Amino acid sequence: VTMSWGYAADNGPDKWADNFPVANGPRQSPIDIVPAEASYDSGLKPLCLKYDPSTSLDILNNGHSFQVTYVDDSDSSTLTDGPISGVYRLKQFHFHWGSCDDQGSEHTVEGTKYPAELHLVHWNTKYPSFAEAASQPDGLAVVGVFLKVNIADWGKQTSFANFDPATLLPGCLDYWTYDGSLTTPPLLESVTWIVCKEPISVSPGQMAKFRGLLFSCEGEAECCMVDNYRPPQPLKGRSVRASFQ
Ligand SMILES: COc1ccc(C[C@@]2(O)NC(=S)NC2=O)c(OC)c1
Ligand SMILES: [Zn+2]
Repeated sequence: VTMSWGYAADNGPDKWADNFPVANGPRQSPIDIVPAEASYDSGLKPLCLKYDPSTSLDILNNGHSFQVTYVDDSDSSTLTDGPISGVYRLKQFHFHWGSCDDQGSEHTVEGTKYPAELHLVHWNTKYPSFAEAASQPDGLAVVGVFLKVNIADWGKQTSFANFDPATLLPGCLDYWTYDGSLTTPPLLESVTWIVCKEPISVSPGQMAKFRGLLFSCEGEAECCMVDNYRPPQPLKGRSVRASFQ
C-alpha cells in the first residue's frame, strides 16, 4: 500500500525524499531568512497585487491545509512587478500553522518561527495553465505573509464568496525574494518566492479555528490539522534579495 505523504513521523518531511528525490534539490523551500545576509537590490520594483474579490470560488480542506481557490481564466486577480516579469494570476491561497504559537510558519527569520504563514499562489500566464506553469522554473510566484498572534480586539466574520485576499496583506509590502520550490510534494522547483517582512495579526480565536481543522476524514479517528509546515531547507548557494534597505 503506497503511503501518502503527510506531516507525521512516518510520512513527514524527513521521508519525502523517498518518493520525491527533488526534496534534496538545489532550490528547495522554505528557507531561514537572515536579513543581514540579504542583499538590497534597488532594481526590485514594488509588488503590484490587483485582486478582484468576485473571483473567489470555494474553500476546501485538501487534507494538508485549507485553501481558497480563485477563477483564473482571465487577468482579474494578478501579481505584476516585484521581482517578476509578465503577469501572474492568483490561483489559490492557503496557510501553514502550528499546534502552538511558537511554531507553524515555513519560512523563518533568523530562526524565528511565526505561528502561521499565508501563501498566495500565482502562476505565469506565459504558460497555458497553472498545472503547466507548476513544472516550469519561472512558472509560479508565491507571496508569503507571516501571521502573528495578538491578544485581539473584535474579529470579523466573512463569507467566502467575494473574499478579498487583499485584506490578508500587511500595510507595508517590503519583501525578500529568492528562487525556491513548492513546500509539499511534488516539491517542484518552480517558485519565485516573495516573502513579506511585515506580519499580519490574527487573534487567538482565529488560530484556534485553524487548529480545529482536521487532517482526518469523516468517520476516521480525529486528527487535528496542525504543524503542517516543512522546516527550512539548505540554501545551497542561493542569494536572497531585499526590496528594502
Ligand atoms: C502541483 O502543484 C502544487 C502542489 C502543491 C502545492 C501546495 C504547496 O506545496 N506549495 C506551496 S507554495 N505550499 C504548499 O503547501 C502547490 O502550491 C503552489 C502547487
Ligand atoms: Zn504553502
